[in-house]
Amino acid sequence: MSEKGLLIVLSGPSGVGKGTVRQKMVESKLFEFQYSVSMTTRKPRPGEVDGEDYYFTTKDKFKEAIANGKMLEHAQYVDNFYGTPLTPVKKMLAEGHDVLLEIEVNGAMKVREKMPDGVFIFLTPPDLMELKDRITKRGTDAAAVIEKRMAQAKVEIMMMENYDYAVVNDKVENAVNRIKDIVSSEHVRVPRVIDNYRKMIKEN
Ligand SMILES: Nc1ncnc2c1ncn2[C@@H]1O[C@H](COP(=O)(O)OP(=O)(O)OP(=O)(O)O)[C@@H](O)[C@H]1O
Ligand SMILES: Nc1nc2c(ncn2[C@@H]2O[C@H](COP(=O)(O)O)[C@@H](O)[C@H]2O)c(=O)[nH]1
Repeated sequence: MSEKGLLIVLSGPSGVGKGTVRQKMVESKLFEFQYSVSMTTRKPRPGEVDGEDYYFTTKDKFKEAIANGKMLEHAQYVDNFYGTPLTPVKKMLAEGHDVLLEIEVNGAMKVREKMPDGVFIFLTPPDLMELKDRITKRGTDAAAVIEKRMAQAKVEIMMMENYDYAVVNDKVENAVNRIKDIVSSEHVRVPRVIDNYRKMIKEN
């Protein structure tokens, strides 16, 4: 085991099932990771808890956090701003925890520039009809917002080529198992494992 945790970035179009898959990853007990809670200017959906699902904030406070260098990345998505607070991610990784970011593609590419050692996974729907069906049946967004999210989904899907892995979310359990295989393989990649031996050799 490396002392420094693995950064796992999970992206994919709105409604593909990122949150559902993450929840199942936790329940499965196949993983040990900490979740990076994002900041957003979006209004909370029913049932969403401040500090757990997101840090809900105003546009002014969001801009202030950017100006003060407090964000690892940030992006505008449809009509709102979203971003990853830097300090908790740095701390969790330094403590050796794997950290999961669930973020859209533009933010993910900014993270890739800063933290190229992370593993970048793109969750795909079985097809676009199914994506629209999922986002509609979720019942959280007005028809106009769904249209905007679907338009953005097409742009995002074409950005999949910048990711390390594509995982199809046909059945949630299948997607979780695929992600488990990816994360396990990343843990035994030579650049991660060799660091432990470097340390051991230096100390002896
Ligand atoms: N494999 C699946 N099969 C069928 N329905 C699914 C599957 N995965 C997720 N869903 C459903 O699709 C809807 C959207 O899922 P979820 O909210 O997890 O998506 P998301 O990618 O996190 O969306 P957003 O980015 O907008 O937050 C939910 O109603 C969820 O129950
Ligand atoms: N670049 C970032 N994107 C983020 C972050 N947190 C969430 N997201 C993504 O935004 C869209 C919309 O989310 P929703 O909760 O309004 O449906 C979705 O793709 C999220 O993954 C973030 O910190 N940075």
